[in-house]
Amino acid sequence: MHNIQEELNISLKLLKQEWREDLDQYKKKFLYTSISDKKKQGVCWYPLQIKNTKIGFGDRMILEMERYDSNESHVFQSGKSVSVFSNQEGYQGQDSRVSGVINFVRKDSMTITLQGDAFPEWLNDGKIGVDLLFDEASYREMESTMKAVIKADKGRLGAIKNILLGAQAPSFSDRKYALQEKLNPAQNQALRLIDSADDIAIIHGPPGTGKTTTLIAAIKYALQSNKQILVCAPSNAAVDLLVEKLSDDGVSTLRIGHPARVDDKILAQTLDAKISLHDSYKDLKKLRKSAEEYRKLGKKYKRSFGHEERMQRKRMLDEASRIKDDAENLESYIIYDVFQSTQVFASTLVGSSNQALRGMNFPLVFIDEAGQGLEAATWIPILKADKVVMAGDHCQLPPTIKSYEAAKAGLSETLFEKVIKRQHQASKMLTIQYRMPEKIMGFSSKMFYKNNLEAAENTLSHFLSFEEPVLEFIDTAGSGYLEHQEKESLSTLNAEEAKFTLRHLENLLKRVGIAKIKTEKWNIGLISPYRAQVRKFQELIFDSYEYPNLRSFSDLLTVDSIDGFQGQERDIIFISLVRSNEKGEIGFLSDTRRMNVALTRAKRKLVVIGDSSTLSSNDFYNSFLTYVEKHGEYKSVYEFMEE
Ligand SMILES: Nc1ncnc2c1ncn2[C@@H]1O[C@H](COP(=O)(O)OP(=O)(O)OP(=O)(O)O)[C@@H](O)[C@H]1O
Repeated sequence: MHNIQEELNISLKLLKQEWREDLDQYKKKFLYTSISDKKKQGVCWYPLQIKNTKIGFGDRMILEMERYDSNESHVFQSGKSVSVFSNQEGYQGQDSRVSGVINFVRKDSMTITLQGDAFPEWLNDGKIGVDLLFDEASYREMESTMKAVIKADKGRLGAIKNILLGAQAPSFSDRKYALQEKLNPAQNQALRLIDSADDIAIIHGPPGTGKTTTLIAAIKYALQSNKQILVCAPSNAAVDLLVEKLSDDGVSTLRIGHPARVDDKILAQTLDAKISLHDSYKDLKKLRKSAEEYRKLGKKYKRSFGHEERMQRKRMLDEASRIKDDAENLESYIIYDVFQSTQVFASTLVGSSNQALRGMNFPLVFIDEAGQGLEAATWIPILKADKVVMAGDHCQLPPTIKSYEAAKAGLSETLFEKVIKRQHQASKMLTIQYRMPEKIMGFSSKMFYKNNLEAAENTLSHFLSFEEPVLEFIDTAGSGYLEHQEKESLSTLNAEEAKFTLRHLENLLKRVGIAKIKTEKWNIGLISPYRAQVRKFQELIFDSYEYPNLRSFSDLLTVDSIDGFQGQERDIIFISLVRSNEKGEIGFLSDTRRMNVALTRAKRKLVVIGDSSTLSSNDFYNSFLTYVEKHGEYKSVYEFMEE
């Protein structure tokens, strides 16, 4: 048997290597770099115009701003940590910086939630800028978690560690299980396995086989005998999806995490929102206001004052501090009350270390999309668990890793993969999928799942109309749509391909009928592996008026990179592959697990657009093109030149 302590020590070493690499890459972009160079790299906006300041949920300070010079593209993304600074004379120190998190960013405008409890006074003096911050907190949390796991030898964590890493067998107890009507036999077996497991259970399976569906059913089932459960996933998008599904099913769910990183649809499930909707919130506001008034009255007495004024000042400030204590007590009570009525706490893996959950332990922790989580991050919620349930697919998105060497040395192997390999009896595989028509499913099934995937009967009705083929590849070879690299982000884009893709999508919508699509609420996903291309799409649709039909679909249309789509599905999916060069370089399109995610999101129609002469240098894409020729519609862009 291998030594698990040694293995964990190596994992910690690789994590530190990754941390160093990530920090080095950040420093190269930031330290000793002038504002103008940072602007060129797309990591700084300066100067800015403050368009609006307002107070949001949970009394958080929201800042809306716009940049003046908009020619350069940028790499800001929602959810990233940033720092707002003043470049006024005498203001350049750390005191003139405030951190925040991006809620929302477009080509020239950005909305940020600031930290702290008052807008800085220098905000309206001009010369304001914003730049990206390095997220060190996640690494620190992962490091301390790995150390805790290494140290654990007794207690629950000691046992779970030995079981997950294969040094000890998991145990199962026979329990009476009530068959779930809505689940198929394999899904029921998975649920039964979860129910009978004392330590660990795993659901794994290809796209659309109902891992998330089964997980939601298992969570509801487990809530019959457990008061509170923790549910996690590696990405904010995946957590939001779970929260949405659980809330729709009437489960009282609390979304832990910064509201700026949470999808608008589920803002009401955040702690900030639940506090402000609580019956006692009005009283809390009154107390805070009154404390502030007393504080201001006390502060009115300046420097030279006599005994009586001093006493008066003291009384005011004492009163302010007493009321502030009352407010804090009331807030603690409200939080306690919200926690008491919560059945499911939901957060990202790293987010489960949030202060709000400190000291809490859960009989059950569920982790969805576990194949995407770094091992160190996956241990974070497990530290709080008596029993762990993971769902995922090791043929879909792997964890994002910056250090090639660390990845190669083993950092890319997830805890999910380790448990599947080492504890066969703890996992159940699902193979019937309900999302894709057979023609869309077939390629993924062949390349990744040894043709074991089956399309359920419901997929026979998954199409837009009899005339519309469900699978299409449009070849841009010879069209002159060439890629280029965005100099700021080094991401690749293909502007002509982007325009063609949008025209083609608009024409499809018109063909099928815009009214019909809206009535049916068929949703659309526009995906590109490259962030620069995603930004290009957003710019063309939302900042120009060239595609009015697409703009009118903003409720039904999502534009994102592949990572943003993991775990999700759409009726119509368009994928723009971007790469088109003479050398046949396909860069990270060669990450076939990532491409597997993109190719398996569509319910009714999948359109892939790319340059066959560049792609065919790679076996995977060669097979894909051959597959489409046989099972779908293979077209050249020339056929649409008039569109
Ligand atoms: N037993 C079932 N009967 C009918 N529909 C089902 C069943 N199980 C799952 N589905 C449907 O199949 C689709 C895919 O399910 P789900 O998202 O849970 O799959 P998944 O395995 O988590 O997918 P991915 O790997 O892409 O994350 C959903 O539309 C879901 O409602």
